[in-house]
Amino acid sequence: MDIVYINDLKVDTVIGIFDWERRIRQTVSLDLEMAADISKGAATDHIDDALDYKSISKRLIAFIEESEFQLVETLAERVAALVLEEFNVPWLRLRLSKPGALRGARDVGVIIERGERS
Ligand SMILES: Nc1nc2c(c(=O)[nH]1)N=C([C@H](O)[C@@H](O)CO)CN2
Repeated sequence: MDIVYINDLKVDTVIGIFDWERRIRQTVSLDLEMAADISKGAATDHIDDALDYKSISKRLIAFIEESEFQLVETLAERVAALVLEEFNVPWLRLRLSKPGALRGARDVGVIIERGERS
C-alpha cells in the first residue's frame, strides 16, 4: 500500500477547554498519512486517477475553521471520519498538534490511526 500525505497543514479554529480559549482562535497543525494505490495515477498521469491532496486539504480547512470542539481528541476523530468517508480512504494516520498549548513544550496533541491497512 502506498501513502499520500499532507504535512503541517495549519488551520485556525476555536479549540480548548478553558473560557479564554472559547473567545479566541488558535492554530492547529495536521500531519496526515493516507493509504492509497498510486499506480493508476502514475500510469495515466491524470489527477482523476489520484487521491487529490489539494481537494482534501481544502475540505479539511473548511471543516476545521467552522468547528468549535473542546478537545483535540474530538477534532482528530471528526477529521479522520471525514477523510475516510468522503474521500474513500481505507486507512489513515493523523497527528493533530496544538502548538504552544503547554508551557515548556513545542506542541501537544494526539496521533490516531483509523480504518484498515491492507
Ligand atoms: N488530552 C487532552 N488534554 C488537554 C486538552 C485536550 O484537548 N486533550 N486541552 C487542554 C486545554 O485546552 C489546553 O490545550 C489549553 O492550554 C488541556 N488538556
